Amino acid sequence: MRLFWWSGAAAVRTMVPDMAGKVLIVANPTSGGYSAEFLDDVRNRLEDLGCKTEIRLTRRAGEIGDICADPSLPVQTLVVAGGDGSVNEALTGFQNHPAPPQLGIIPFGTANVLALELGLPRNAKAIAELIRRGKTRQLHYGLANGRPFVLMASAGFDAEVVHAVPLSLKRRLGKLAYVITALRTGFKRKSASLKVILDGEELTGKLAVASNARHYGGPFVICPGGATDPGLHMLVLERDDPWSSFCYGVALLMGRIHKAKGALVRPFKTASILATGAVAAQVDGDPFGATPLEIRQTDKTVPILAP
Ligand SMILES: Nc1ncnc2c1ncn2[C@@H]1O[C@H](COP(=O)(O)OP(=O)(O)OP(=O)(O)O)[C@@H](O)[C@H]1O
Repeated sequence: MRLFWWSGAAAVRTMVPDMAGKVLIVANPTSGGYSAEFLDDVRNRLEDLGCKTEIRLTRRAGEIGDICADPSLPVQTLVVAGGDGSVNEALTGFQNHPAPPQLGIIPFGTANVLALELGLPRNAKAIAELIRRGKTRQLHYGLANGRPFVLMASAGFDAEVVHAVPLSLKRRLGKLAYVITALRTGFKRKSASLKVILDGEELTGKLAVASNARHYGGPFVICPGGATDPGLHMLVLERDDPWSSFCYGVALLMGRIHKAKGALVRPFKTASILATGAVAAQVDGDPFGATPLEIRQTDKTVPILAP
């Protein structure tokens, strides 16, 4: 298999000066479900379809962002092979790019909710054809303390679970690791109240999820709209004791979270999530420090390859 090790954004200019119009696959080999054979299969199919394709493996967190932030990145199509956290890194990098290349996704990752949201194919043949076809939609995103999120930014119990889930358990059990960690932490945690200010209106709750996508945590619909539609929605849950969390979980599985008692879903443009102490926060399924969170919609979009 032909693989290229990547060593920083500056190296793009010196190593591959003539990549315009070509496909660069940046792969996170630590993402859940990563398969070198699968990547090679996609690359071979792309080459068969006439696309000059290069694969680069990241060696550290942050590298995808560095590559995508390079304004002279000489590619027309950049494909992230990884999960939602890897795609988030690409968007973070593109923030500083005057004209980002079109973004593709080879869905690895533990959950990959964005792939589900966009209806992306999972087999190598269909992925290669999608990249070759070059049909794009505009991917919208929100900003949490200046950091882009394409799925959600949240504070409260779900973020605590994201912070607490051990990587080894995540790799071994996938999504089940989150359920086990939620059960482990749910009974012993100390609940904290949040003040959520939505376009000037003050609300209180225990968990607040600012969502850019329709789906949350898997194929579970949390709000209308979607990642390729403009606009954000806020879900605020009034309670987070174990029984209430269980009930909200069931409501989520049934696609009825917006109707659950003590739950509110509302569109917004700007929001603050505040707490007296520091409450754990997360962005697109990765830990993101703690409150306060300042969240806002942005008009910027990134062209994303989608069916
Ligand atoms: N070579 C690397 N070594 C360690 N971490 C990396 C490397 N490359 C990328 N990362 C980081 O790994 C994090 C998680 O990766 P990713 O989201 O692709 O997989 P995942 O966590 O299994 O999937 P998901 O987010 O869909 O649950 C990303 O936020 C990224 O910053």
